[in-house]
Amino acid sequence: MGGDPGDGRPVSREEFARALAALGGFEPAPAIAIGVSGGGDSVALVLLLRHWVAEWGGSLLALTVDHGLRPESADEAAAVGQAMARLGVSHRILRWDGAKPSSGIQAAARAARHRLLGAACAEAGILHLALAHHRDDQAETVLLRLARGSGIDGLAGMAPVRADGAVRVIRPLLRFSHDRLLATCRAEGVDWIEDPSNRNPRFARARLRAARESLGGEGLDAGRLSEVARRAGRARAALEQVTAALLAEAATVHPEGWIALAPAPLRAAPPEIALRALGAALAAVGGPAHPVRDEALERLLDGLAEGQGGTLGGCVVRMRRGAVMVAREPVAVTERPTVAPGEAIRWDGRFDLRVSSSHRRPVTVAALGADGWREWAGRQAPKGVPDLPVPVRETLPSLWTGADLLGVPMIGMCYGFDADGQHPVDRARFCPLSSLGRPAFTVVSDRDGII
Ligand SMILES: Nc1ncnc2c1ncn2[C@@H]1O[C@H](COP(=O)(O)OP(=O)(O)OP(=O)(O)O)[C@@H](O)[C@H]1O
Repeated sequence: MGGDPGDGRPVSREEFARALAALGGFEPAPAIAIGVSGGGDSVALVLLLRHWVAEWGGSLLALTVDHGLRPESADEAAAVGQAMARLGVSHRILRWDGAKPSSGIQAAARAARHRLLGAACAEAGILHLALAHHRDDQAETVLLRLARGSGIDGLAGMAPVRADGAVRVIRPLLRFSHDRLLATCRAEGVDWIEDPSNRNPRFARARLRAARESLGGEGLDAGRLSEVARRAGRARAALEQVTAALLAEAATVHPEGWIALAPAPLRAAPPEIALRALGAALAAVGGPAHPVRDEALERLLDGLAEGQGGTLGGCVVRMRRGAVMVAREPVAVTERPTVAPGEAIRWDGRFDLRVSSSHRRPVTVAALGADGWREWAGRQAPKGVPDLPVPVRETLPSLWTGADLLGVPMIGMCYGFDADGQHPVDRARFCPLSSLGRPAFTVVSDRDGII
């Protein structure tokens, strides 16, 4: 089933309808955006979705990202627009502006593309974004992951459905070969553009493609490789289900955002499940953006068994009050430890504060602006969350959590506002203190505005 028995034949409307139905999750007459590079795969996806929408209802918006990496890219994007117009499909060009990195350009372009496509969907109120990855892409993904020593999750390859914020990214073509997609275009007499970067051996995928093509033969058959992905995907779903059951039993989500895991069920679980539970808890508290390598999680679990904590991907994990506590790591990200009296920080509304133990770099009460401190301390109960604009209020619990995890008592937090007292969202200053009146933490922002 991972293979594509109809090699060489165009993909039929029925086959495509089945593939789409297998993804589930469509409302009646859905609006669907399509990432269209203008290559044969994405043009075939447009053709197939166009028929599907004609039969089942809905609307399409083709989106082309102009990465601006080659002089001819703007013309190519415009040509895609003309092709879409001929097909009667709405089209938008999204430009990747701004500085381009000198290395890792493929990865940066991909990240920018996903960001732009997601933003365009959100702007248009579209929930489904269809991409034209196909069976051979999946096979290459599996090979790439094999070469990197991935486990089950990596070998499951690209997910047919993935949530990206409010947008559902769908890949309905994963079971069809590139050849069949080109045949689909040919059958309808529609041209496509060949992307030169697909053949550029500088890039990992292109290198693998070349390797796969040159080796050929049994072992690297694309159908079998995508079958690996399908089997691994099934295994992963089972493991995730068992992990969810363990978390339901063992995890308590604290209102302040950290998670406590009961150690007994964690210890009793098979290591694979315990690792996944810990990884899920880290992700849930806003931890690593990328999947953590197993070895790092293993080290952390081993350390916990011996009563030691550790940090991973911006999070702290340690034994506390008989439970494994998982929380965002309180770390300093600035070299400026002090707050000048009356100094204010700039704040863009998405305030991301971190804290650090900073006894070595003391901040004096005087430097904090004693008035602000006294005013606040007089009004707030210790450990209360001050009545602040929402983004700030969301931030404060992580300060308390940080204090708690580091075992440093905090009794107060000093902050101030502009003279008009209107709680303007772009100016505020903070400073938590220890119970001895000495600063327990330096509060810093990892944005421009630094306390
Ligand atoms: N410039 C683009 N504009 C819009 N959509 C694009 C563009 N490039 C690619 N896509 C979409 O992404 C799909 C996959 O393309 P491609 O394989 O080149 O990218 P990728 O898988 O995201 O990156 P890589 O293959 O390097 O991991 C295309 O079939 C298409 O649906």
